[in-house]
Amino acid sequence: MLEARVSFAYGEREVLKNVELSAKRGELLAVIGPNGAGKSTLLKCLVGILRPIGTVKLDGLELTGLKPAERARLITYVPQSSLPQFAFTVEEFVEMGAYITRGSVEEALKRVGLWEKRSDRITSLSGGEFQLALIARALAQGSKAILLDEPTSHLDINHALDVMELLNELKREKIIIAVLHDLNLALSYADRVLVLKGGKKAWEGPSKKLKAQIIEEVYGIRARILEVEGKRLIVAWPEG
Ligand SMILES: Nc1ncnc2c1ncn2[C@@H]1O[C@H](COP(=O)(O)OP(=O)(O)OP(=O)(O)O)[C@@H](O)[C@H]1O
Repeated sequence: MLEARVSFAYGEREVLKNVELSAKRGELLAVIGPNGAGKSTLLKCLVGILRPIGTVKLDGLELTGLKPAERARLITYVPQSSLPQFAFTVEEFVEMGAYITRGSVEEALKRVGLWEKRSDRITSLSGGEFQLALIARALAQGSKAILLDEPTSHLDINHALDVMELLNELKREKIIIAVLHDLNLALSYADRVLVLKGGKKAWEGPSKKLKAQIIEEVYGIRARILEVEGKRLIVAWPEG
């Protein structure tokens, strides 16, 4: 279980105001909200890239006092994807994460379906494959929690679904939190949703209970939620 309550300011500018969250194994938590709401900052505070005021506990252990290296063994951050510029092989790229063993690299590459491509240049991967390589690198670290920042943002629907299916499997053994811009993916895959607006928690709860009214208020749009074949889908229009 990851439990946190954090506030954070960049200099004078307060961007997270006492945001509380909890995430447990078996449930995928999606963090959604408009641009600038503080989603990436929240993930960075949880993993320790930024130092928040407050508390971040993983299975009861307070993480805020730990050294970055100790913390990295417990909780891993998958940043927003940007294609790498250096011509490492896929396998070398996954090995570059900290605290990994050869065995864990092989297992991680097999898990995400990139083992056959392990000797290919990382620069030759598609955006979707590169995202999977980033997830493999996080998996190879063997941490308890993986936090992903917009893991589907550059992907077509097919590859986005591949990534979400993978997260759906991984949630059984790890705590998974993902910042998602695609509200339909969030509604389809997340068990719980945390909605941020202006650095504050606007709503949190089971994705099944997220109402169109919350989406309207937070994003300043008109929205309806439809049900199609058991899935909930958001349709949106500009306000006015
Ligand atoms: N390094 C920084 N220095 C100062 N302000 C920053 C910095 N990084 C982010 N901010 C500001 O903090 C606020 C929250 O940014 P953050 O990137 O966490 O939002 P976000 O919800 O992830 O946005 P997006 O959906 O656009 O990625 C924004 O107003 C942003 O301009």
